[in-house]
This record gives sequence, structure tokens and C-alpha cells, in this order.
Amino acid sequence: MDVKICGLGTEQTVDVAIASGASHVGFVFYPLSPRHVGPSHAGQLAKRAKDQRIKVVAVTVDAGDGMLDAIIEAISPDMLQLHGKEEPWRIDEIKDRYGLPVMKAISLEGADDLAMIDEYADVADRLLFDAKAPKGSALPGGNGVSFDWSILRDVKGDWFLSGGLSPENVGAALEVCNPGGLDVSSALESAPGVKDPDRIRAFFAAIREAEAA
Ligand SMILES: O=C(O)c1ccccc1N[C@@H]1O[C@H](COP(=O)(O)O)[C@@H](O)[C@H]1O
Repeated sequence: MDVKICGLGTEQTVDVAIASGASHVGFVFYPLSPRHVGPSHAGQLAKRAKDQRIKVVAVTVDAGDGMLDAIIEAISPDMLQLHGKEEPWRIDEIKDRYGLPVMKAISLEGADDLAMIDEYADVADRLLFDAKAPKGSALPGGNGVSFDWSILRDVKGDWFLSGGLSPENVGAALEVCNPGGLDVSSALESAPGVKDPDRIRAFFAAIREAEAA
């Protein structure tokens, strides 16, 4: 299973994520986020991951071409994660312009929201299901909020699950749905934006335990 550790900001935590088993590392380019990294620092972190053959994901929110140009120049990502309100036509445009795989985040609360899948399944290379942001949150993702995973029980495909995953609940999530990948951020932090190496290790230990059960 793919596992993406998102919102990394130091060489140490990039190394811990990779040593623990991450397939993907994510860098957040959204100034309102406590996990925001500037292109030059992200470039150094991304190089570290690429040297270890780990996929680098740039997380953006309704970014314009100028911002995407700068991110791609700085970190040469393997994938773009679009975590805003990007519509299908914009995803087509981004794919045409950059030739990179795109993962589109879809916010879910209840089964009615699954209709969004049809809208994006053909245009995005991968879908990522996240919880809807709480009212008033400045962030469209990275809120540490979960949703009812059972609505995904019959959803086919190689999608990523995210939204409030943690060492404590990832086993339960894997019992009720069948993602191709897991994406986690805020529950692995000791403070907003500060990843905790022990929490990263604990997340992978919990996945291994669930897979062995
Ligand atoms: O992590 C952020 O700060 C962030 C900001 C803007 C868009 C997306 C962001 N993170 C993504 O949110 C989900 C869920 O994170 P969490 O585990 O609930 O904290 C994940 O896909 C991150 O890539």
C-alpha cells in the first residue's frame, strides 16, 4: 500500500518517514498552512527524498500557473496534489501544461458527496478522499478531521484515504474500506507544523499491525 507523509519540513523527518516505509512525501505550498514550505527549502527536502527513490508530491490549493511554475522549477515533483476547488477543466489545463500526474482531493462528509467521483475520475490520475474542512477553518485540508469511512466501502480504484488518520485509528479505517494509499499529516505532529518522529514511526507500526491481523 502507498503511504504518503504530508507536510514535512525538516531533513530529519523526511528521513524518518522514508526509513519507516513512506512511498510518497508531500510538501505543502499554501501560505496559510503551518506546514507551508518555501520553494528553495522544499527543493532541498525533495532532493533528499528523490535520492532515496521516494515520490515527491507538491500540495497546492487553487494555484495559478505562476505559482505552479515556481514549485515545479524548485522541486521537480513526481505528482501534483490539487487540494482546492480546481474544476475538471483546470485539471486538464494543468496536465497539458506540465505533463505531470495529478491527484485531486475530494472532500467528503456523507454518501451524497460521492457523486463528485464521476466528475473527476476520468480527468485526475488519482483521487484522494479527505474530510470536509470544519466551518471557519483557514485550511481546506490538514485539519485532522475524519469522516465516515464506510461510505467508501464499495468505491473501486486506487484512491488515497486521508483526513484525521492517526496511529490510533488507521487500523479501524483499514477494516472498513480498502484504499490503495494512505495520506496523513496533522496527527503525526507535536505542534502545528512540527512532525514528531515517534508518531511517524507509530503510524507505520499501526499499518503493519493492521495488515498482519
Ligand atoms: O496539511 C496542510 O496544511 C494542508 C493545507 C492545505 C491543503 C491540504 C493540506 N494537507 C492535506 O490534508 C489532508 C489531510 O490531512 P490531516 O491528516 O487530516 O491533517 C492530507 O491529504 C494532506 O495532504
